[in-house]
Amino acid sequence: MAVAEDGRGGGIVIAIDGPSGSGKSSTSRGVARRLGLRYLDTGAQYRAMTWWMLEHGVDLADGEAVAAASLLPRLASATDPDGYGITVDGRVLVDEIRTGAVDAAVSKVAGVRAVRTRLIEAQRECVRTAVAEGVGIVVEGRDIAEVVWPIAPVKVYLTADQAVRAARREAEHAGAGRGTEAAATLAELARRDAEDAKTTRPLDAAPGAVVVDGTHLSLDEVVEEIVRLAKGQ
Ligand SMILES: Nc1ncnc2c1ncn2[C@@H]1O[C@H](COP(=O)(O)OP(=O)(O)OP(=O)(O)O)[C@@H](O)[C@H]1O
Ligand SMILES: Nc1ccn([C@H]2C[C@H](O)[C@@H](COP(=O)(O)O)O2)c(=O)n1
Repeated sequence: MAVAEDGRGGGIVIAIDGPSGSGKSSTSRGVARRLGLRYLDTGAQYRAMTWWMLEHGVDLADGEAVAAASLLPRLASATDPDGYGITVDGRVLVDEIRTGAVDAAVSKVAGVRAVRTRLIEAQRECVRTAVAEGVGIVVEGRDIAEVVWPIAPVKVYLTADQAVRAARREAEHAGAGRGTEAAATLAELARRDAEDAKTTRPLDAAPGAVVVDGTHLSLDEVVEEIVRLAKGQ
């Protein structure tokens, strides 16, 4: 299945996976806007779950406690690429899920089987709805093409050199007035990729995925490349 020349989705599912900071969120939103598709940020769900656990004092070293607690928060993901966000127990979270504390803890929470089971089911339900409604959706994360929706007709593994990813992240932080040491940003990125690799395969392309290396491409060029793939060109 490919989207039509006029860009309308017709229920297409585009899976975008890749390592930390490779541009998945910015690219996925861009592709969804261009093609009139919905957008699902699965990383935001793992982050929201982690935020909730930290807020409620769950002992993250205790896998059974994390598994039990993972049933409690009410999570709802917005899928508008211009109004994205996640609601937890009625509270919309934006900056709260992008803190250093959440960055430091999210891989551990995402490594708990019960957490993944719950969130993967929610992700599949979101995709099912978009397909049934004939809209289509771009879903980004670490395991979308391999686990969440292996029948996605368009699978992309988006990567970029680690140093470039770190420099882009650094520029983003500086722009937001919270500059850090470049070396620390690089180390944090490498740490999270290594931690995530214990649960998913962020450093490898899934079978059937097209590798898009954005190291030397602008954001617009990456979006264009994926739109072209979605149109079967
Ligand atoms: N091709 C590109 N050229 C220049 N900057 C880019 C490009 N792609 C993404 N960026 C920038 O890199 C930073 C990281 O991008 P983004 O947040 O989309 O990555 P991500 O893969 O979703 O990250 P994470 O896994 O940590 O959620 C952002 O500041 C974004 O604007
Ligand atoms: N499908 C997914 C998406 C995300 N994760 C984990 C791994 C990341 O460290 C964390 C946050 O994701 P990000 O916002 O950085 O994309 O969530 C996962 O295991 N599976």
